[in-house]
Amino acid sequence: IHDLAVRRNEAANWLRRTVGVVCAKNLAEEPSEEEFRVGLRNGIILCNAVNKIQPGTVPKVVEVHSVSTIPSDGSALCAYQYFENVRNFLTGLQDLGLPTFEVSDLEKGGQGVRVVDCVLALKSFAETKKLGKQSLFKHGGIVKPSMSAKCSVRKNEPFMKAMTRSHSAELLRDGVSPEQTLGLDCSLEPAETITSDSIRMLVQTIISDKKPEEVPLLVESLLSKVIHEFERRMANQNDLMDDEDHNSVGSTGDVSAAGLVNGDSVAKEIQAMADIHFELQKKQIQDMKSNICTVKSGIEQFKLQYSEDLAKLGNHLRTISHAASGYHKVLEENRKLYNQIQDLRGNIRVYCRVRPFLPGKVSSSSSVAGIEDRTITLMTSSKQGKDARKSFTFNRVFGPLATQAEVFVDMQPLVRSVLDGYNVCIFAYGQTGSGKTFTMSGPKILTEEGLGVNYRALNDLFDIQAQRRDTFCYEISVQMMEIYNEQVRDLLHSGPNKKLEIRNSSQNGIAVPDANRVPVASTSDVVDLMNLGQKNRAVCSTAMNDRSSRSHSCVTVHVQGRDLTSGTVLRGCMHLVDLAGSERVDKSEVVGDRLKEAQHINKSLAALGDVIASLAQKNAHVPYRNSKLTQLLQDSLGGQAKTLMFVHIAPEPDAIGESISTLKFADRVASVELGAAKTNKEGGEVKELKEQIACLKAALASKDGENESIRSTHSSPDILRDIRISHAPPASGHPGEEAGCLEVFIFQAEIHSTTFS
Ligand SMILES: Nc1ncnc2c1ncn2[C@@H]1O[C@H](COP(=O)(O)OP(=O)(O)OP(=O)(O)O)[C@@H](O)[C@H]1O
Repeated sequence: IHDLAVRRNEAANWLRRTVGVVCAKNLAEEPSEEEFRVGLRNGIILCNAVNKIQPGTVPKVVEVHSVSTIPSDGSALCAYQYFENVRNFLTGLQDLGLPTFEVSDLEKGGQGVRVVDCVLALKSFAETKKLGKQSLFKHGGIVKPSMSAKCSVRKNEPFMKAMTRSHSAELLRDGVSPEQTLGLDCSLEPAETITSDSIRMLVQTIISDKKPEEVPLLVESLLSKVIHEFERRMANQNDLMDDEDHNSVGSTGDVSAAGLVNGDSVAKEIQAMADIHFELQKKQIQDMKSNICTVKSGIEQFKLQYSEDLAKLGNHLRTISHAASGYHKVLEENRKLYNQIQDLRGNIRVYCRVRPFLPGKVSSSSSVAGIEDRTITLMTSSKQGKDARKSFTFNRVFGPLATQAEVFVDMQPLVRSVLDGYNVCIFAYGQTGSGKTFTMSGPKILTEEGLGVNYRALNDLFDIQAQRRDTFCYEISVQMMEIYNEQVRDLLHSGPNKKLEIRNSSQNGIAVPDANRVPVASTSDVVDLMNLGQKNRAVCSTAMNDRSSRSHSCVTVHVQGRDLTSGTVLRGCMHLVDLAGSERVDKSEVVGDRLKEAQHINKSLAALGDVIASLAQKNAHVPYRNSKLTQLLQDSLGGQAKTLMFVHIAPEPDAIGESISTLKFADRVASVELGAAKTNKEGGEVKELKEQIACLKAALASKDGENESIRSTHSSPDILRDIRISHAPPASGHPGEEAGCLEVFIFQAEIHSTTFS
C-alpha cells in the first residue's frame, strides 16, 4: 500500500509539473486514491499532459470552464465530456504505444492502480523522449498502434499485466532488479523485438564490469527470472484464454477478437452515456411539459381572476360614477340653494358706513346721533333750539369703529356666487372724502387688517378657485375702466385714450370687448393691474378733498368656469365700483369743466339710483340707458345678479346736508328690498297688513263705509314705510257707528299709520 501511495504521489507530482499548477489545481501533491481519481476524472489533466509531451495527441480537450457548469449530481453531460477526454487520452496513449487503463478505473470501484501505472508509463515516455531515446522506445516498443496494439488493453485486464505483456524491458528490469545498479533502465527494448544481437549487447552490458566468477551466478539469476517470467506469461495467457471464452468472443482467442470486445464495450459505454443523456433529456422535457401545464393552468387561473377583478372594478366604477354624478347633482343643488339663500337675503343690499373723524379734525359734535344694528339716526337741524332727528334703515349700519373684516363679512358669500356663474356689483357711494376708497381698497398705507373689500373678495375668489380645482377649471381675467364725463376709458391702456363702445348684446358677458382684458392667476396680479389703472384714473383736486375722484372707476373680474365632469360652462363677473363723489354741485363750488364733471357725475348717480329702485320695485321698465354707468353694468344689475352698495357718511356736522342726501338716495334704493327682507322675517304680519289694505281699498271703493268696520291692532309703521295711511277724525252722525266714520287717504299705497279704529 505504501508503495502504491509512493507511486501515486510520483504520478501526481509529475502530472502537476507537466500541466502546470493552474491546470492541475484539482490534483493534490500527495492525493489519496479518491482524490487522485476525482482529480483526473474529467480527463483534462491527462489530455493536457499527453499533449505537452506529444503535441496534438488529443486534438480537442473538452475543458470545464466554470465550476457552475458542473452539475453537482455529475450529470450525463459532464460525464459525457469526461468520457470524451478520457477516451481521447486513452486512444492517444494507444497511438503512442503506451499502456492504458479502463475508463471505469476513474470511477468509484475502478482500479486506480492502473491509472497510476499508465501515468508513470507516460512519465517514462516523456523522460525517454527528453533524453532523445524516443526512437529506442518507439522502435523497441509497440511501433504503431494497430488492432494488435489496441488489444493490449483488454476489458478488465489489469494495466500492469498488459504492460508487462507488452514491455519485455520491464521484465528484464524486474527480473534483474539487482542489475538496475548496473545502469539498466526501463527504456530497454521490448522483448518481442529482441534479436540475438541485442541479446548479446545486453549480456555484454550486464557482464562487462563483472568479475568472471560473478558471471555464472548472474546468468543463473537471469535464467531463473526468465523462466519465472515465462511461467507467469503462460499463466496469463491461460487467464486470457479463459476470459475470452467467458466473453464468448470465440475460440479463435486472437487479439482481434479481444479488440472487438473492447470496441463493443466502448460502443456500449457510449450507448449507455447516450441513453443516460437521452433519459435525462426526456426527463427534462417531461419536467418542462409539466411546468408548462402548471404555468398554463396558472395563467388560466390568473385570467379568470383578472376577469373577475375587472368585472368587480367595473361595478365599483359604475357605483363611483353613479355616486359622482349624484355628487355633482348635489353640488349643483347646493349651488342653487346657496344662491337662493342669497336671493332671499335680497338681491339688492345696502349697507351704511360711518367714517370716523379724521385725525386732527376730531369734533365734539357729530352729525350722527345714533347707530343701531340696522338704523342710523342723523341730527338734521336745530328747530327752535331743539334737535331734529332722522332715521334710516339699511341691511346693516357700520359705525366708525367697524373693521374692514366686519364690513366684508356680508359680501363674502357673494364671492362664491360669482364662481357659481352669478354677476355681482359692489358699489361704494358717498360724498368725496367719506371713505369710499377706504372701504373698497383700504388706507393709503396698506396693512393686512386694512385690506379693503376688493382685496378680500379677490383673495376669496382665488381661494375658492383653488378648492374647486378638481371639479372646475376657471379662467379669470380683469378689465378696469373709468367713466369720466360719460365716456368710458380703458384704465389698463396706458397709451392715448380711445373711445370705447358698450355692447350689451354680447354673449360672453363682456360689455366692453375693446377694453383690455388681462388674465390673472392671483390677487397680486389683480392688485398690480389695479395700481396701473389707478395711475391712469382721472384724479383732480376740488375744494372738498384734495384727492377727490371725479370719475367712476370699475374693476371687473370675469370668471369663466368649466365643470370638469359635465363640461358645463359657467360665467360670472364681479364689478367693484368706486363711484365718483356724490356731493351736490353747488357745494363743490365749482364752475367750468369741474361743473361739467359734477353734472355728469350727479346725472349718472341719479340714473344708477333709478335703475336700482326700479329693479327693487320690479318695474317692467328699467332705465339702463340713461347713463354709461348703468349701461356698463346692465348685465350685472337685475335678474339674478346681486347688487351690494356701501353708502358712506362723513360724521362732520358741516357734512350733514350731503349725508342726508346720501341716505335718501340709499333709502330709495334699499326700501323695497328691505321690505322684502322683512317679509321673509315677519311674513305673516306683513301679509295680514296687505290684506287689511286690500279691505281698506274695498271699503273706499264702496264709499259707504257703513258695512265695514275695519280694525287693526297692528302697529308696524316701519315695516311698510312705503305705505302711509292718513287717519282722519270720524265724521259726525251715522247712527249705529261705534267709532264714527272712517276716512282713509291712501297716497300711492303709502300707509301713514296702520292703526285703525
Ligand atoms: N373707516 C375709516 N377708518 C379710518 N379712516 C378712514 C375710514 N374711511 C375713510 N378714512 C380716511 O378718510 C380719508 C378719505 O377717505 P377716502 O379717500 O377713502 O374717501 P373717498 O370717499 O374715497 O374720497 P374720494 O371720493 O375723493 O376718492 C382717507 O384718509 C381715509 O384713510
